[in-house]
Amino acid sequence: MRGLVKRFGATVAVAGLDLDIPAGSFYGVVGPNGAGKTTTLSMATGLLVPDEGSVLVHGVDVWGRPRGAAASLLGVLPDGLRLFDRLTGAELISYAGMLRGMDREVVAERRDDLLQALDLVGAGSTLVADYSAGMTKKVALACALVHAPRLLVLDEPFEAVDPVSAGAIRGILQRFVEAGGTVVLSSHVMALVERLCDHVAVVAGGRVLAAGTVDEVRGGQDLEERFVGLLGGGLEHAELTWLRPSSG
Ligand SMILES: Nc1ncnc2c1ncn2[C@@H]1O[C@H](COP(=O)(O)OP(=O)(O)OP(=O)(O)O)[C@@H](O)[C@H]1O
Repeated sequence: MRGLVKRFGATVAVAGLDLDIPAGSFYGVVGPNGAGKTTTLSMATGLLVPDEGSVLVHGVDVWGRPRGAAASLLGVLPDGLRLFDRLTGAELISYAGMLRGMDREVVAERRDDLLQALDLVGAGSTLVADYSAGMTKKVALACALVHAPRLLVLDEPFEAVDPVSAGAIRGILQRFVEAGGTVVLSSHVMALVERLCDHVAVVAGGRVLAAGTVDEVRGGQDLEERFVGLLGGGLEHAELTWLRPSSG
């Protein structure tokens, strides 16, 4: 990513962001609320037009012509996803595969594998509208995986997901990276990023504050200490004096 900028009215969500993500890395993107992570990942994956800047995925310009040339390389789990929720989970995964131009039988095979791997077999024939938050996240992840992309970009993939399913997803992603794939994920859970990722970028105010291997960025501290050191301060002193049941 080079020089990415996105403004929403007077708000500068992303303020000239540069980031190199090595192919084959497991890359974590962390940052406080409103840092610009979702906006950046949306621009990086062709979902949101940048005001300025460029993005290359394996050498393919995401915003160049023809539009969509990078799409087959990418599997995306967007934040705040809007899915076609009048489809069942199984139908939605099939639909995602068919959209990618995949063969019907291959789609059916992978759909069944994904439902199994993500513990959604029992929910395969339930409408996505009736899914819980975690089930919705998992079916959206299945849609991002079905065409076997080279790069996965996942916005908070573990949010709302139960520990057993989270373990299954971690396993899927680790095996994907071992097999040469690249994963970029955003998360607020530093322990998870430390455990899973080999690289991390700390984003704040629409810029990269620190980026590199996890060891480089944490510099001998744990990642959470480093994160709070880079960004913290202020909040711990805020006191809600009225929020004392005994004072009423
Ligand atoms: N569609 C939009 N319209 C207006 N402002 C927006 C829009 N999307 C994002 N913003 C603003 O851009 C800034 C960055 O938001 P973004 O969602 O990228 O942050 P984030 O790092 O993903 O935050 P979080 O960790 O809370 O998910 C925020 O100030 C947000 O209010």
